Amino acid sequence: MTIDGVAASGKSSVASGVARALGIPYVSSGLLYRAATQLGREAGVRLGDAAALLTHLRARPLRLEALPEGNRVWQGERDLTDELHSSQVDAGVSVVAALPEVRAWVDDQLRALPAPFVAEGRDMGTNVFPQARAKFYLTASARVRAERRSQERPEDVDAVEAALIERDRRDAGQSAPAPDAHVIDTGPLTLEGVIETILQVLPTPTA
Ligand SMILES: Nc1ncnc2c1ncn2[C@@H]1O[C@H](COP(=O)(O)OP(=O)(O)O)[C@@H](O)[C@H]1O
Ligand SMILES: Nc1ccn([C@@H]2O[C@H](COP(=O)(O)OP(=O)(O)O)[C@@H](O)[C@H]2O)c(=O)n1
Repeated sequence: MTIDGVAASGKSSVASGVARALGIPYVSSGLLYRAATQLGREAGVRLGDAAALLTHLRARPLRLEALPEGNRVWQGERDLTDELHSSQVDAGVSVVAALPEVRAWVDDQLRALPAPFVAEGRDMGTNVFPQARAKFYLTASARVRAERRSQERPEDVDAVEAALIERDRRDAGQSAPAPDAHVIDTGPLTLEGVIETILQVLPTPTA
């Protein structure tokens, strides 16, 4: 199954909760886009230069570890995860994610994972796993999302809101809900409420 949605709509927290309830892993596609961005920044590669970025990424492959409490990204023995949620990565990631070559690099890694799992991101239900048996799309107002995300960033809520709106705009090309996705406004719900809503909608395996 797939959970897509706009920035900071609750995708990874909800995917983690749903996956745990189902006893399967979840995978966070955004972490791979974030890792590509961070490694490109570190190497001094211009973020719009797909050829240079891909050469760099292919030289030392990444591993996405689908831990139930939170996915992690490794490059060899180095755990990159904690560096990936900075405002600097937030600001650069949409440029990297707009590159078709990078999207193919992410999609290949996701499609190689052993099913079943919950996949979360922007285009899981539309492009990567269009055959998924259940699809969800999370939304919430920019203000609500900024209030949540500002707990996780040093910037104030207005700056976080402006950055989220800008990132949504840049990501719009790959962020439309699948026609068969259940759209959930997480604004009025608790995290547990969103997870419960999804579990109630899920088809039983025999349905
Ligand atoms: N009702 C809710 N639904 C989803 N997330 C919520 C909710 N209330 C608070 N949150 C919090 O919002 C924050 C952003 O969620 P996260 O899972 O990181 O979103 P995303 O993966 O879409 O960026 C997390 O701290 C999460 O716990
Ligand atoms: N399936 C996906 C997932 C993420 N992304 C890109 O990766 C960025 C980070 O995704 P994320 O899911 O970690 O971001 P948040 O919604 O958690 O803030 C997004 O802003 C998109 O640019 C994408 O293009 N397609």
